[in-house]
Amino acid sequence: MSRTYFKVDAKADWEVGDVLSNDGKTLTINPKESKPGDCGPVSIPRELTAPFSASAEEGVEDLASLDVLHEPAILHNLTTRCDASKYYTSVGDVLLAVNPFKPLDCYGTDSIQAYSKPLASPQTLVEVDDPPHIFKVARAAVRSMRTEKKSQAILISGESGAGKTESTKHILHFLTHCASGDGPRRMSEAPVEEKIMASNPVLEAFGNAKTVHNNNSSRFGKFFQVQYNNNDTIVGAKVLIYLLERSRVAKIGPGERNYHVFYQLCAGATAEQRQAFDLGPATAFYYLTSPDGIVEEIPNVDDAREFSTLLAALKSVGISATETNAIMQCLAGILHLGNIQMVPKAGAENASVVGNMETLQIAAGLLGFEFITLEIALTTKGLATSRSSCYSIPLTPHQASVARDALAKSIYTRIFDYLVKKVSTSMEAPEDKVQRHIGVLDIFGFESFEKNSLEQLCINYSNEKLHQLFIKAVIEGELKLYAEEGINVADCAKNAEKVSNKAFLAALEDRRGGGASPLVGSGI
Ligand SMILES: Nc1ncnc2c1ncn2[C@@H]1O[C@H](COP(=O)(O)OP(=O)(O)OP(=O)(O)O)[C@@H](O)[C@H]1O
Repeated sequence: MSRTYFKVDAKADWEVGDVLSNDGKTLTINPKESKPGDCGPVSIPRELTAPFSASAEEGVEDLASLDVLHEPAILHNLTTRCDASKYYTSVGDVLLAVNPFKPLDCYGTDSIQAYSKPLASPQTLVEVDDPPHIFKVARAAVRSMRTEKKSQAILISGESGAGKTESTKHILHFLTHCASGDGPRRMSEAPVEEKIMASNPVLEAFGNAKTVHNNNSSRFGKFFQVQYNNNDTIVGAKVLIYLLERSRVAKIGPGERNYHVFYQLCAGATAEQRQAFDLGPATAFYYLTSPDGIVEEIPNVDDAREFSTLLAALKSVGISATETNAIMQCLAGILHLGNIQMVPKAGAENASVVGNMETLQIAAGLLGFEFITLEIALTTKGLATSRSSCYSIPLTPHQASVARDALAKSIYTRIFDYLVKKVSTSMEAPEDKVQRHIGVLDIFGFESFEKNSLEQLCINYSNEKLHQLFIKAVIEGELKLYAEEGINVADCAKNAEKVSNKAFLAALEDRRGGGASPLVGSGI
């Protein structure tokens, strides 16, 4: 009896089973794991089966060494490794990380020391025997930078919630503890390393939010550059950001939250701030409640405690207490802005007025506007007909609400940009000191909600482009390697096709004869 992968229909998951009989077109299979409702052996068309991989059952460290390479074997291999608490697997030079969704103990000082020990050969990038690990990738980048005397980049890709941001943090943690890549560095961090690590809570508080896919989803892309001098010592860091999801400031979907910082402020503000900013609980603010009227909680996250962490991080990256207070005041202003109601103006069709002037006055006061200026800005729009004449056109309640939300989004985006600039400037080394850098790219992951907007199009498009670039770089790298080794790729491809056709025909023959074959399925 032979083993095979199969699925009960094209959209089902792959399963493992024993082949009881095989007439060449249909296989009768006994599933290895029975599920509720199963009633014994199943008949599966040959196209929905694939050759079983004995090495996947053992769980190999590098997918390139699987005896057969297709989707079910890859998934099987990853499952085997996860069952053994091994969440990292190599695919040649690429690392595949499976999200464990639980804290792991493989990122501590011991692991840093193990992966940063001097290498046996100065020519190699990594110790071949070291098991796949995110630190191994970081280590290889440091080694490449040293040997090639060139900047390096680590690209982290995956769908939303896959673990990119966590991986970025682990890489930065490793890099800041292992300045040269040979031997662990002292464990007490220098100011620049401290700032690099402190930048994370700041960026996450202002740029991350709970979505239905991820409780801490990055709503912007970031390219983090750790800067090195000629001695390969860290001298600074720089962060570049891409496309913050602005729409979230004024509108959140069911089961989602606005940016973390708003909830942290509502939960953690001091009594003085509460009074000065007219702050209530998060439930008091329209922008913080989902369409079903509730404020989502994040399990195991205490917003008030996160607020203290944020304040400490802001201090570490050089933002003064006065500036911090001003930022919090603007955030409170945005929340009150969102509570302003636009109602139809009595007796004037297509015009609106503010329905709750008190809220408008609070928002205007916090944001530094004259309240009358804010009211005019929200309820009318100016139309210039010539250089000297400008008309004021009233807005309908709907248009005025759109203007209100646009203002809120615009203020928030500016606060975010300002903060990122401050964070980056506080870490950046003078240009003449920087020789090279190691960049870590962590962009928002591919996502698909029930209702998708322009932002999802942009997010998914940039993921597609990145994936394309990655494939191109990997394939071009391989082709270059083949060329260097004198291998003619075109000939190889033709031969491989001939071989696989031959093998396929042989397998078919084999099956016609009723014998078990390792080449079952459509994956050939
Ligand atoms: N290595 C890890 N160890 C433990 N938990 C992890 C690890 N990686 C990810 N997680 C868990 O998965 C969650 C989502 O991970 P993360 O925020 O890194 O995803 P992401 O790919 O950056 O998503 P997005 O594209 O939405 O920002 C984390 O909050 C954490 O709970």
